[in-house]
Amino acid sequence: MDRLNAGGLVMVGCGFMGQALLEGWLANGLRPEAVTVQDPTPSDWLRTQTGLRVNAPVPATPAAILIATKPQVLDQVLPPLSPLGNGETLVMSIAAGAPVSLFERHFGAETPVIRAMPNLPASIGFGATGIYGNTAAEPHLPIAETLFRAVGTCVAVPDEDMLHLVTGLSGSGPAYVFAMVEAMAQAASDLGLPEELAVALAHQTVAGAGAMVAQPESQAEALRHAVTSKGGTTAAGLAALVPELNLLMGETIQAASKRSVELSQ
Ligand SMILES: NC(=O)C1=CN([C@@H]2O[C@H](COP(=O)(O)OP(=O)(O)OC[C@H]3O[C@@H](n4cnc5c(N)ncnc54)[C@H](O)[C@@H]3O)[C@@H](O)[C@H]2O)C=CC1
Ligand SMILES: O=C(O)[C@@H]1CCC=N1
Repeated sequence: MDRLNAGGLVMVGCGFMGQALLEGWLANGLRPEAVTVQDPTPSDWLRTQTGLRVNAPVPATPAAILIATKPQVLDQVLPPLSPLGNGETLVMSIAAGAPVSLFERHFGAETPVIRAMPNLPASIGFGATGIYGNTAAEPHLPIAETLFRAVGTCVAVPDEDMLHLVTGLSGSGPAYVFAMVEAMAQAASDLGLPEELAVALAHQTVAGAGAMVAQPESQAEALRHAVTSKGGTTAAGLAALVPELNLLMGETIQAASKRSVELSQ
C-alpha cells in the first residue's frame, strides 16, 4: 500500500463493489487521506467515513485510479478523466465487460491499464479476483495483486477474453449461491418446514459448506463423498439434482459470460 499512500488512489464510483474493496483496503493499511472518491450519490457509509476525500478535486498524477462505476456510464465518466493518462498513473477498472482498449483509447495507448473482475465476498476478505493488464501495466501488476489479495485471492489470466468467463464464474457466482440458498429454503418450506426454520437451516448449511470448501487443500468432490452414504438420502437428492444442475450451470455461466461480451461492444 506504500505506493498508493504516497501517490494517492482515485476511486470513481463507490457503490456495492467499490465499498467492498475500499473497506478491505482501508483495513489493510491504505490511509483514508490518500483516497479521493468521486461519486455523485455517495452512500451513507461513504459520507460517514473520516479522512476520505469524497468528491474533492482529483490529484494531477495519482499513483492509481480505480473505475468502479457501472459499464453503462463509462462514456460519461471517462472523458473528464483523460488528463490522468500521463503514463505514470495506473488505471484499473472493475467494470464488467469494459475492455482494456477502451481505457487505452481514453487515457492514451501507453497508459498502464489493469482490468479486474473481483466479487462481492471481498467485503469480508473472501473475494476472488481475476486480472489482466496491458504491456505497460506489467511493472504495476504487483500493486494490483497486493490490492486484490488484501481482500481475498487474485489470479492473473493469460488472455483478456478469459475475463468474460471469470465474470460468469466468480464475478456473478456469489449471486448463484445466494439464489440456491433461497431455493433450498423455499423448497423445504413448501414441503412443510416452518419458513423461519427453513431459512435459518439453509443459510447455515451453505455457510458451513462454504467454510469447508475454504479450508486449505479442500476438494469439493471429496467433501461431497463425505456427505453421501451409499443408498442413503444424499445420493437420492443428488440423483435428482446433479444432471439438471450440470446442464443449468453450463447455461448460467454461458449466459453471464455472453452478457459480459455484449457489454464489451
Ligand atoms: N456488485 C458486484 O458484485 C460486482 C460488480 N462489479 C462491477 O463493479 C461496478 C460497480 O458495480 P456495483 O458496485 O454493483 O454498482 P453500484 O450501482 O452499487 O455502484 C456504482 C456507483 O457508481 C456511482 N456513479 C454513477 N455515475 C457516476 C459518475 N458519473 N461518476 C462517479 N460515480 C458514479 C453510483 O452513484 C454508485 O455509487 C460495475 O461495473 C460492475 O460490473 C464487478 C464485480 C462484482
Ligand atoms: O452483474 C453484474 O453485471 C456485475 C458483474 C459481476 C457481478 N456483478
